Amino acid sequence: MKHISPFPLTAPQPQKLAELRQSFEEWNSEPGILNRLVRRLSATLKLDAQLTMLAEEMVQVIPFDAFQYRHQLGRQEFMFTTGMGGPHRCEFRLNLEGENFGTLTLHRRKRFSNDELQAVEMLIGAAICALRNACHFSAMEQASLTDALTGIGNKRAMEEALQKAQMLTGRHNETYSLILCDLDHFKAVNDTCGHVVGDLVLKRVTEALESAVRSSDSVYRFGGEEFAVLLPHTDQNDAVDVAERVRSAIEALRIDCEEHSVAVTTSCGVALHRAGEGSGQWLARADEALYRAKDQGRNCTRVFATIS
Ligand SMILES: Nc1nc2c(ncn2[C@@H]2O[C@H](COP(=O)(O)OP(=O)(O)OP(=O)(O)O)[C@@H](O)[C@H]2O)c(=O)[nH]1
Repeated sequence: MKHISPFPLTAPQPQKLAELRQSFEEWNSEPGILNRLVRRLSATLKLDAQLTMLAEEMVQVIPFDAFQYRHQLGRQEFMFTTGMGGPHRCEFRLNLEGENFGTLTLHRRKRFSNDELQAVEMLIGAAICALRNACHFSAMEQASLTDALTGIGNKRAMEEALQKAQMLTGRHNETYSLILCDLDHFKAVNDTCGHVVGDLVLKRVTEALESAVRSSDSVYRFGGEEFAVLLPHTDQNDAVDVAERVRSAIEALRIDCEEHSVAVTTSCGVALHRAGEGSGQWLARADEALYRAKDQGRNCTRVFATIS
């Protein structure tokens, strides 16, 4: 707990109290556009909600055809767009205290006047602190779902994705499969080559995994040497093909370690989501298939359905 020394006691300040009351009444009774914008923005830390509010307030003063915002948030480029472009555009880099918080571009069929450009700057000036906070919040939210070593989704991200997939299968009859991959005898890599090489192997395995799957599939690292791939629109047979592709890609990797190179293999467990089952059950079935793959010699793929 942080403890700071108490503030010195002062006598009541009637004049200051009166000033505060007057300031409050003015603030409350005549919320001009900037006041209203700042108040609205302070009600949320969601970047897309804030940008919607900024666009709503801006369009009343500076009519535009399109409002676009983009910003690199961690590994992802965040894009927000409303409306369709026009030949004239003005672009503003959103900077505060030496840091950039994205680029805002307005498009319009008619040229923007100098007064209008100044007005945009005023609105950005009023909004920038709130936008900065939303960018920081978004980056923190993303970090909490990202594995620090490999940059892919972590266990929490995987659990959220499984729950979402489970809901979609129930509601829209979607077909989802899950592959769990666990590197074989990875402890030996660490013991022989050290943790630095072990870490490098995990990064290279991540790259191989991402290259072996479609962009609509998502890859997670949910344990030390354990990875998961979530495959939408994929039945069990296709998921087995993907698992085998992943397994071969990992087997083909060679990672330099001093005078020799390291090779690793992986065991894979596959489970198709069954209607009505919870994400925990689904994960447990994939894990059971993985356990069988380990038990039956490693460097192979097993499916839950073939077990029971
Ligand atoms: N370098 C590195 N090693 C890790 C990391 N996380 C976990 N490990 C190591 O992964 C190894 C996992 O060992 P085990 O659970 O015994 O599994 P294994 O040796 O792969 O054996 P099987 O899974 O049975 O084939 C341990 O040595 C952990 O220290 C990491 O972030 N970096």
